[in-house]
Amino acid sequence: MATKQKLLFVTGNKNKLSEMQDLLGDHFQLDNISIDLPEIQGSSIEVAREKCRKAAEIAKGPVYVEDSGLGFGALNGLPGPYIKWFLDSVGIEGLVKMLDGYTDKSAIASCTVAYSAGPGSEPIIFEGIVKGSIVDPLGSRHFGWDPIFKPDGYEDTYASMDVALKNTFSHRFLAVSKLRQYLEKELELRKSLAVME
Ligand SMILES: O=c1[nH]c(=O)c2ncn([C@@H]3O[C@H](COP(=O)(O)OP(=O)(O)OP(=O)(O)O)[C@@H](O)[C@H]3O)c2[nH]1
Ligand SMILES: [Mg+2]
Repeated sequence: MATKQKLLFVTGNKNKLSEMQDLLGDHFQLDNISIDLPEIQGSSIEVAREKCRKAAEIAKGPVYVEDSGLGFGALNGLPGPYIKWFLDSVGIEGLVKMLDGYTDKSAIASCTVAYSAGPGSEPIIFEGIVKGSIVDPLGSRHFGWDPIFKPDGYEDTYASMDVALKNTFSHRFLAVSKLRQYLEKELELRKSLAVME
């Protein structure tokens, strides 16, 4: 059996790591460095890009990171990449309350993956977005804002559906599928160049 290509994911979040393992484990040998990388203030792309540059320097080799966000339509996309600080401060009930007084409960879950071939190599960005709405908490509370995000077209929240179902269409699935396609093409290219040499 062919050995799987190695892929290093730098994250301090064990739930992300577990989903990544389910999403990429069949295709790559996923390794992890568990660090809470510093996060700049900016768009999701800017945050992910800077995390990735830092991660590549630390790992001294190819690496990928991701930054997740949850943006509310009524708040012009905020908290977005700052959702972690809101979640830590007011909890999921507080996030639901933030939308009291607004009829617009729409929300967008985003995953911005950044991959770098190594230190000094400009990160490449892959994005996944799922539209949905904010609802009262439903389902298991083990992962962030999953209990209050109901993706459009489903009666369940991310937390009340099976994680196997979440992983077939989630913001993370969409971003990671693009990363996978990119890496597989790159591998094919390297193989064909090796044959020409
Ligand atoms: O219910 C959820 N379903 C998800 O699918 C999901 N993905 C991320 N999150 C949470 O949203 C914040 C993102 O912040 P974040 O991207 O900076 O992550 P992090 O700091 O925990 O890890 P990392 O930066 O080391 O990778 C953190 O609070 C995460 O726990 C999620 N919550
Ligand atoms: Mg973080």
